[in-house]
Amino acid sequence: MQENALRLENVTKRYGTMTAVDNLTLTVPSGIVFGLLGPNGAGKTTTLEIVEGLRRPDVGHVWWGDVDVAQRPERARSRFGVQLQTSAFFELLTVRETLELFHSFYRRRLPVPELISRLDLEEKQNARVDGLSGGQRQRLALAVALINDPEVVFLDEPSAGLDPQARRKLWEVILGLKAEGRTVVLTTHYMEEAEFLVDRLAIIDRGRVLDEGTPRELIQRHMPAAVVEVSRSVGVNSTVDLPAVRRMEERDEVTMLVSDRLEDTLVGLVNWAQREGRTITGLTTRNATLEDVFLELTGRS
Ligand SMILES: Nc1ncnc2c1ncn2[C@@H]1O[C@H](COP(=O)(O)OP(=O)(O)OP(=O)(O)O)[C@@H](O)[C@H]1O
Repeated sequence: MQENALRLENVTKRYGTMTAVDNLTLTVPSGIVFGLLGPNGAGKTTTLEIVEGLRRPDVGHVWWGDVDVAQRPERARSRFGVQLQTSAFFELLTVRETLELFHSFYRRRLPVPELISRLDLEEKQNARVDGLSGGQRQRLALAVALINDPEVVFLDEPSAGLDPQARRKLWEVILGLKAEGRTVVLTTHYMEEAEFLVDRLAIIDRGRVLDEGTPRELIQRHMPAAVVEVSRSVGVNSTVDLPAVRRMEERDEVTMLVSDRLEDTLVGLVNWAQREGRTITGLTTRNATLEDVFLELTGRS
């Protein structure tokens, strides 16, 4: 595969007075899995559609190698694979008929039987689309996205609504695409998915990039140390002054302490509990995750 990075240069998109994408600059190197993460309404889908060449930016450019995507959308799109909403299919066609239909649109293309077997759709190839489960529909949508043997594959929340097993399967397919040298750009709400799948990611909110890098870089940059969790019933709250705690948060039954120095926070916690005559229950410590970074940057879960 060619070395064709995707580059967004100062891309802005407005809907009326609302700025959905705000002067966004970003590079996606080729051959990696890249994640766009952000809360609802952050501008992920709009950004993806601009990169795909389906929407024109008001300002700025998207380059795919030396191709300006907005100027030559047909050139880019012939080598891009876009996962459609599963609602875009003809309900009365079978899986195989659907793939044959999309197959007929392209000159460069992968054989339908190969796609059926790769996406584990053999048993369903003669079933009508209207009888497929959510997971099977997602796999069909991915098969359609791959039909033109794309160099870049775009997936908008590919695992939304899938059960954990179906999600795992999908992750394997996505990693297989990368192993073949394809670039995968996806949006997701699942931090766990991002942590497992992506090589690099951008966290966006209100159309702007809050930060960008590998998951490890983001965790190190924003979460230098550890997270201590105790049961909420212990009664630790923001009036308790514990050493090295940069942020405290209550989630369900748990109080979460983001700590810059684990030992200091733990010693402080134990001392406080002894002084106050409290019993510490549900104590765990863990490394910070991408989800913690997301919360730190966007302030939203
Ligand atoms: N066609 C449109 N017309 C007007 N406003 C739009 C349109 N599409 C999106 N928006 C607005 O632009 C903003 C960004 O939307 P977008 O769908 O890109 O976000 P998102 O990050 O994909 O959100 P979600 O995670 O909820 O899918 C939102 O405030 C949305 O309401």
